[in-house]
Amino acid sequence: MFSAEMFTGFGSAIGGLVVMWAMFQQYTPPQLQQHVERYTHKLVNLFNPYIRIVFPEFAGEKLKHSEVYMAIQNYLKENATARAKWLKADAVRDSSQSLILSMDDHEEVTDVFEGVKVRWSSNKTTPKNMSLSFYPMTEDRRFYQLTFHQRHRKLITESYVKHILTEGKAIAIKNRQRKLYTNNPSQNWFGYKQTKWSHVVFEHPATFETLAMEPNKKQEIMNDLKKFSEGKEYYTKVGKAWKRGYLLYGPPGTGKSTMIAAMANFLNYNVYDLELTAVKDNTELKKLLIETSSKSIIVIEDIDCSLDLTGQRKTKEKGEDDDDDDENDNPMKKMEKEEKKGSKVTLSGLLNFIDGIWSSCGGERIIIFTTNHVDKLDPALIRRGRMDKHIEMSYCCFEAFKVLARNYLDIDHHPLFTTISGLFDKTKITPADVAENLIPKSNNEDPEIGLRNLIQALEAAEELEVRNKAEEEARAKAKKEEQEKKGNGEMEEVKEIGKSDKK
Ligand SMILES: Nc1ncnc2c1ncn2[C@@H]1O[C@H](COP(=O)(O)OP(=O)(O)OP(=O)(O)O)[C@@H](O)[C@H]1O
Repeated sequence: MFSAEMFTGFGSAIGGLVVMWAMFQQYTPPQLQQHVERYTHKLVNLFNPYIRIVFPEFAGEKLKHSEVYMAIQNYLKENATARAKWLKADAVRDSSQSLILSMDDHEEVTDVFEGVKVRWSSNKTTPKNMSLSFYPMTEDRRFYQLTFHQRHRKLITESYVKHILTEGKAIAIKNRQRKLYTNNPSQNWFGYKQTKWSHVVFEHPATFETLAMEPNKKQEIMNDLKKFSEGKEYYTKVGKAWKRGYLLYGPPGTGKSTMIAAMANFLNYNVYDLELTAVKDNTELKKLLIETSSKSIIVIEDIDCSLDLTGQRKTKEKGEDDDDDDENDNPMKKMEKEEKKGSKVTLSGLLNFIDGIWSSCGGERIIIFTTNHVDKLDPALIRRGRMDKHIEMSYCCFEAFKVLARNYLDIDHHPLFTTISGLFDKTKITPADVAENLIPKSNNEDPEIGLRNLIQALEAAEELEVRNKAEEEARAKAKKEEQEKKGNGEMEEVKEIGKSDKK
């Protein structure tokens, strides 16, 4: 059907056109080139029933990453990548090493919305004069192009594009790789020391489901967090910065750190673990906090040990003397104090930051303080409004134990539960200790072994408590007797003095 002459003729026609195009570009003035291109475009469009919309990667005067482009990218990754043939492997999403695949350049996919078919293509252009390009990070200018028939103009421009943006943003939140930031001191080239955030992927497995706590209390905290995270309009209406402070207090091993991880997983927030002793002064504190992103939890653990925040309101004689005594006995305390001296963060600096620095940052943030000694904290630091919710993390109760039994032993009921419930009423044990006893020592271990270990531990704790109480009572009784004896002696002395006065 097609003869060799035909192919030859076609080839030379194409070749001729290419040569003409090259000559046109080289010898025609740029203004004329633009005119010709514009009219050719118009001519083609006259017969083309398809509409194209271009979404560039960078937008605005500052050439920032376009949010719209990012949303489209997320949407296409999730919805259309399966149909694309040329894929690009971007990065790993988490430590499970799964690749994120997206459409490669010049690849095209179709999508269907309310029965209407549209075409997406991923394209790039390279600026002609690279030396004059101010484009950040990348040399190429990428863009997505959406093509659809003109009879669907209204549906696509009004509903479909909106749908893509909403979906794309939701996907970004869902797939957000959360991070755990810590502030570390570093030295720059000029020997100037400063603290900077560095991060690792946050992968703590704790959730509210696995957190051992009284169910009502747990539910109350979850409701509070949900209300906060959905409260943008409320905070705007009342004119408050969108932040909430939580104070977690209780003995070691009651789950304060576990609770923070569960909160972060529940809200899908990043965590900033702020080590106050590594912060040089209030200015550096302010800088670090401004650098935190929205949707984050800022944690200061063991706030009572972090800085001498409480000491500032102590009376000088008492506060200083006490510390000095401690120091002589305890070298660790001495080191701690030396460390604190290196930081000039003050109570007022910290209060300022809790109160309002974020107003200018926008976005929601939660701040959490933890302490084992709530009574040691300055009331100004933890008053409501700053620390909005005080949560006591206390010893394990029977309801909390049931959660741990489910976590570690995969059981909801057992005949030994009754004995354990009775022992919880009589003694105190932390969830950490309960967990330690329940953890199976080998695969397929009979759950009863863990339960019996726990019963032993509870009985030992009860015995210790009874012994301690008896010793305490004996000490109090001895002290009282001594005081009474002393009091009687003084009375005798007064009588003797009275007698000699009369003589
Ligand atoms: N309420 C809890 N629910 C589930 N596990 C818990 C709970 N409390 C403690 N644990 C277990 O005990 C370990 C220690 O708990 P965690 O570090 O959260 O306690 P903490 O109160 O922060 O202690 P510290 O005051 O010493 O920092 C955790 O790894 C967890 O396995």
